[in-house]
Amino acid sequence: MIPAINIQQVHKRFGDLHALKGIDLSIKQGEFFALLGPNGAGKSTLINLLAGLLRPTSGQLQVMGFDVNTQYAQARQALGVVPQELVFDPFFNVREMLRFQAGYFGKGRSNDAWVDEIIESLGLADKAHVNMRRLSGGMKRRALIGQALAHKPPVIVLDEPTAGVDVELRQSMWEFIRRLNREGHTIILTTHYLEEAETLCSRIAMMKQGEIVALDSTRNLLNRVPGKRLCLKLAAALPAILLPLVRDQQGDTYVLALTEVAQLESILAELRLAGVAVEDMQLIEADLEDVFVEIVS
Ligand SMILES: Nc1ncnc2c1ncn2[C@@H]1O[C@H](COP(=O)(O)OP(=O)(O)OP(=O)(O)O)[C@@H](O)[C@H]1O
Repeated sequence: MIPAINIQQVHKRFGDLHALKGIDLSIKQGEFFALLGPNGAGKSTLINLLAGLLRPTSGQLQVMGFDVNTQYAQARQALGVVPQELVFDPFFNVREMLRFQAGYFGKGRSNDAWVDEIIESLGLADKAHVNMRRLSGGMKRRALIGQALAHKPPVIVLDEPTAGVDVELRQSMWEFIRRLNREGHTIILTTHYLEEAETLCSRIAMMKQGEIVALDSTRNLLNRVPGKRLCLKLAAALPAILLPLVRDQQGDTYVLALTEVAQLESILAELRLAGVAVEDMQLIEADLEDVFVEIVS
């Protein structure tokens, strides 16, 4: 099966800035994929290249087998992008905007049922006839998610779709996106909410300074950081013998990395020996945030 996305040796320069440094990435049809990285890593640049909004300095990008530069119309037809910025046409109401967008991709009246479904699923029913200009920020974002889906593209890219979105919509939005994924749509997500990537995505690429620094299944990435985290609030300084375990410290609160739960006993024994009282204690599973910090920082 042709990959949903195929990126080969893509470089992008903005003047002296080498924003993407030889990206290779293949995403299978039906994947729920996360693209993670700190601010400025190059995620949006890569997405803009996929959408044909920027041209690569060198290298190739294909969407569903169509080359983004030489077969732009077909590649663009296969892709729905939810942009990070709230850009919209101020003259349409929500329903008109969605129908217009679908029409732009050659979809006629037969697509109207799908437009209605989007409106319903994204909780926009009572805003369908409201002008885009008059929507709140969160509502605009819902409408822009709808806009990306209006022509029912097989590949959907969401560039930080939940920024500024309340918890209720986040849940209903993910429910809808999950359903589209179950129905075979490929989903590519960038987010700064790592727990979203951890629960939703089966594979993750982590980017840093224009390069992919980790590419693996979510499970394998989580296994890279062994064990658990022990969060301790102490009445005095941590004994020196335990310092190698410290992953984070804020004042008198320390986060220690444990490879196995059995270590807990020896840590508590060391604290007792040093006469350091424990004021609070919490044992937490290592999560994607720990992996991210380990790999990206
Ligand atoms: N049009 C442009 N002209 C010049 N530099 C640019 C342009 N677009 C992006 N850059 C630079 O390229 C680098 C990558 O930016 P990009 O927006 O792709 O990062 P990002 O990973 O999406 O970050 P964020 O998480 O903040 O959205 C940054 O240093 C940015 O300043």
